[in-house]
Amino acid sequence: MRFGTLNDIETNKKTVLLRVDFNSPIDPASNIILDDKRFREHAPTVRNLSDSKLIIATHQSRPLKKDFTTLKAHAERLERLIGRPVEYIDDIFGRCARDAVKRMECGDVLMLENLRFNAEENIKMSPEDGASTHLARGLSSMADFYVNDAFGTAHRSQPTIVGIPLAMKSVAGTLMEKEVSCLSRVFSDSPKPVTFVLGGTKVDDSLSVAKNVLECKTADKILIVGVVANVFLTAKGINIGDPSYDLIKKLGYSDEVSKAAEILSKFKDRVVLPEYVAVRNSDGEREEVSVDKIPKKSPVLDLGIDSVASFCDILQNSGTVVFNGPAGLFEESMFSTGTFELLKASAEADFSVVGGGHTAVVVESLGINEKFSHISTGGGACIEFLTGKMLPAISALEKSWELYREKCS
Ligand SMILES: Nc1ncnc2c1ncn2[C@@H]1O[C@H](COP(=O)(O)OP(=O)(O)OP(=O)(O)O)[C@@H](O)[C@H]1O
Ligand SMILES: O=C(O)[C@H](O)COP(=O)(O)O
Repeated sequence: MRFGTLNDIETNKKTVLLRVDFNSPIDPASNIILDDKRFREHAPTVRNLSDSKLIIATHQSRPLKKDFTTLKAHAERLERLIGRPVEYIDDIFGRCARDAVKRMECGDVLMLENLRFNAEENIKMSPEDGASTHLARGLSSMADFYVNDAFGTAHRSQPTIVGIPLAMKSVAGTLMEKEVSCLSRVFSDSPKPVTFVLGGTKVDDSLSVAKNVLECKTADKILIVGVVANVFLTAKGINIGDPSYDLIKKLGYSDEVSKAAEILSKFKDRVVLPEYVAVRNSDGEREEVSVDKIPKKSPVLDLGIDSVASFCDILQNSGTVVFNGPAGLFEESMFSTGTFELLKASAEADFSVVGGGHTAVVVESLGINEKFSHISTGGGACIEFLTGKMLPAISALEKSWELYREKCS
């Protein structure tokens, strides 16, 4: 890695500004945090900084969304998790925040207000512009070191992600380091053969990942499931039925069919499509059909049992599995078989990685999270990483390391 980590800075008695991504599902009516996975994942970094005066900054949601809210509940949740007081302040870098920082002693933890309450944090900008924002200048003046642990936001070019690292000594936190090293391993020394499972509804992202990992020979095979499979089946000339085709149109993915066709023509032997699917029939029941017999009026909602078996066989013979996006409408138990069985088989691989929020939730609900080598906290960030793009947060940390390396110890 070409950026600094916590091992490279001496934080004892120093003031550290830590950027995390505590953006979590919240019940807008009660403000209760529904899933604290990201809190649990950032906890090691917080613990590693217990000898410092620790200022924590995060965002929650975006302006105009129902779960765009203050961070009192986030401070309370973190406090419970780390077993130490976390003071919440409803300010970001104004006088109240600065006074609170001045009062801090070693071991204190302060949580600032939702960063996206500040307009500048909602604008995509260059690192140079980011560094010159009031937000980046105000925040960087409050601390000795900046630690970016927010892998979930690593794909956003926003002031706290790309600007602050230009303005001050910055390193990656424990979670950022773990995400980058685990996801990078997929591209380099992962056990062979490497199989990707691409499913869910984000067809455009899945096609970009597929193209990248097939072209650069990262993936030996790609198993296509979920709505992504319906697009590939259409590209192959198979009639997937009106409801499934309507869903593709509704999601805005009609143009992706030709891109899927191109991938199929180039990499036919390495892209595996379902031969059997499960549909909801006119009685509302699950019905197994082969893909050349999909009824005109029945939606395709899961992988068929015979294809589940053949896909599991490939997964059981894989050294590495990267799983992104469910195989069907798993929220309905009738259509959860494909997702559940494929995940269970993937968990047995020597090196297994899960990306995508929905998929991570299923893994936890099945109680097999410990069996996976890595479950990414990133949705968009994980996908962009797998498409081979350099994430803005990482390039900013690298730049910061170049600029401030000498001054870090
Ligand atoms: N054949 C299908 N028809 C309709 N919906 C499907 C089908 N297959 C999967 N889904 C739906 O896809 C959704 C998840 O897809 P998505 O691409 O968002 O997954 P993810 O990447 O794990 O999650 P996130 O977007 O939270 O990161 C689920 O709600 C699931 O029901
Ligand atoms: O959950 C995420 O993907 C990150 O917190 C980034 O949030 P955003 O998509 O609102 O920028």
